[in-house]
Amino acid sequence: MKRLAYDSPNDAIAALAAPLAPVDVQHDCRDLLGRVLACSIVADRDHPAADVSAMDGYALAMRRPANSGEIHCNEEIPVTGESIPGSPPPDFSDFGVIRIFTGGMVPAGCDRVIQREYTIESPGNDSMPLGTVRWRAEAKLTQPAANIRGRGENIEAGEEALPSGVVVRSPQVAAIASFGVESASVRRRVRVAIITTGDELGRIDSATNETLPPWKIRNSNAHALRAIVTPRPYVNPPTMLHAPDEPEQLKQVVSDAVADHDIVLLTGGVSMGDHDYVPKVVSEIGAQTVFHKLPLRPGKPILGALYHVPDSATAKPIIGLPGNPVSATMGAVRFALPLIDKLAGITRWEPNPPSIMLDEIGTKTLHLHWMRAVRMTGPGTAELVVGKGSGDLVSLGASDGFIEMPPTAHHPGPWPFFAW
Ligand SMILES: Nc1nc2c(c(=O)[nH]1)N[C@H]1C(S)=C(S)[C@@H](COP(=O)(O)OP(=O)(O)OC[C@H]3O[C@@H](n4cnc5c(N)ncnc54)[C@H](O)[C@@H]3O)O[C@H]1N2
Ligand code: MOO
Repeated sequence: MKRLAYDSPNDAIAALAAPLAPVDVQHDCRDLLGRVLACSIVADRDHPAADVSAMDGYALAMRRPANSGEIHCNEEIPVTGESIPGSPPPDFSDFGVIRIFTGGMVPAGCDRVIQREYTIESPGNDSMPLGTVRWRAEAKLTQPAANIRGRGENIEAGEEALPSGVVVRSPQVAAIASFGVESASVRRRVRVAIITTGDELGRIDSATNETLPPWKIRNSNAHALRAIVTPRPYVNPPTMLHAPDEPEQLKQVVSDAVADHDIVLLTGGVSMGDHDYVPKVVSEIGAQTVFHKLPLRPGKPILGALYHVPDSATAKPIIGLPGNPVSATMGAVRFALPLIDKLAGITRWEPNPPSIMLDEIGTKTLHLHWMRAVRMTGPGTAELVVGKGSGDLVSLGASDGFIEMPPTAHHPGPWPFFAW
C-alpha cells in the first residue's frame, strides 16, 4: 500500500502551519473585543493602586497601646474614622480603629482588617459619633495583613498585563479597561473563502421550500462550514463560493479565492471520481500539495496544500475537505480552525482539546485515526453517537462533538474531544 505523507492529523496540521505567518497588524483599533492583540498591554498604574480592604470591617494596628499585641474581646474600642471606597483614607489614630468598606484604602499604620461579623458594634453618641466595637472570639485568629489587598500585588506599573497574541474576551477587556487603554494594535481579521463543488448541489441560499429532483441535494456543507468559522470573532464573515464540476471554472474560482483570502476551504471533488478535479486544479494554480489522503476516517481523501504568494513570504493554506457532510465538518474543525488561529496571530493556536472518557467502547477497531461523533453524558464522559457513515448528517446533529482515537485503539479513553 502506498505510504501516506503523514501518519497523524497533528503532523499534517503542523506541516501546513509551519510556513504560516500572522496576518497584518491594524494600529489604533478601539473596538478590541474579539480581536487578537498584536502588542502587549502594559499596566499604567499599580493594581491595586493602594492597599485596600478585601472585606467590610475594621482596620487596626495590633501594636496599638490598647491591644498590646493581642485582641482583647471585652474592650470597647472607639471607631475614629471611616474609609469609604472612592475617598482618601482618614488618619489612623493608635487609640481606635477605622471602619472600612470593601475596596476602601487601608490607612497608613494599619496592619490588618477584621471583618464586621467578628465584631459587636455599638452605635455612636455625642462623645464617640462613629460608635465603638468589641471583638468576638473569631477576631483573635486574624493574622497580620489579613483582608488587605496589597498595593501592586496583582501587577506593578510598567509590567505587562496582557501579552500579544491573545484573543480579547471578557477577562482581557477587564484588564484593558482597568489600565486605561483606549486603543491598541491588533491583527486584521482573517479572510476565509469557502468553496463548495459539485453539480449535484442546489444554490447556497436556495429557498427552503425549493423542490429538488432526487439527483440534486441542498448545499448543507456551505452552511455547516460557515457555522464553524463564523463564531470566531477574529475572522471576517467567510466568502461563500460555489464551482461546478468543470475544471476551468473551478480553477478560476479557486485562483480568485486564493488571491483575495488568507485561507481557502473546499468541499467535495477530492477523491477518485472522474469529476473530482480539486487535486489537479490546486496544483495547476501553483499551490504545493503537502498531503493528499491521510490515515483518517472519516475524511481519508482530505487534501492540504500551500499557496506561496510569489515574491513574498506569505503562504496560504488550501484545504480540500471531502464532500461527505461528516468528513467536511469534522475536517474543518480538526484542520481548518487551528490554521485560522495561527493566521489570526494567536500564540496558542495549536489544538489542545480537553479529554473525555467513553461510557462504552463498542467492539470495532480501525487501523486509522478515527474521528467519532459523541454526545456528552456527564462531566468528562460521553457516549458514541451511532451513525450510518460519513453521509449521515442526521446522526451528526445528535452529537456534541467528536473524539479522535489513534489506530487500533480499543479502550474507553481518555480521548481528545473536539466540541462543535
Ligand atoms: N474509489 C474511491 N471512491 C471513494 C473513495 C476512495 O478512496 N476511492 N473515498 C470515499 C471517501 S472516504 C469520501 S469521504 C468521498 C469523498 O469524495 P469527494 O471529496 O470527492 O466528494 P464528492 O464525491 O464530491 O462528494 C461526496 C458526497 O458528499 C456530498 N456532498 C458534496 N458536497 C456537498 C455539499 N456541499 N453539501 C452536502 N453534501 C455534499 C456528495 O453529494 C456526495 O454524496 O469519496 C469516497 N469515494
Ligand atoms: O472519508 Mo469518507 O468521509 O470516510 O467517507
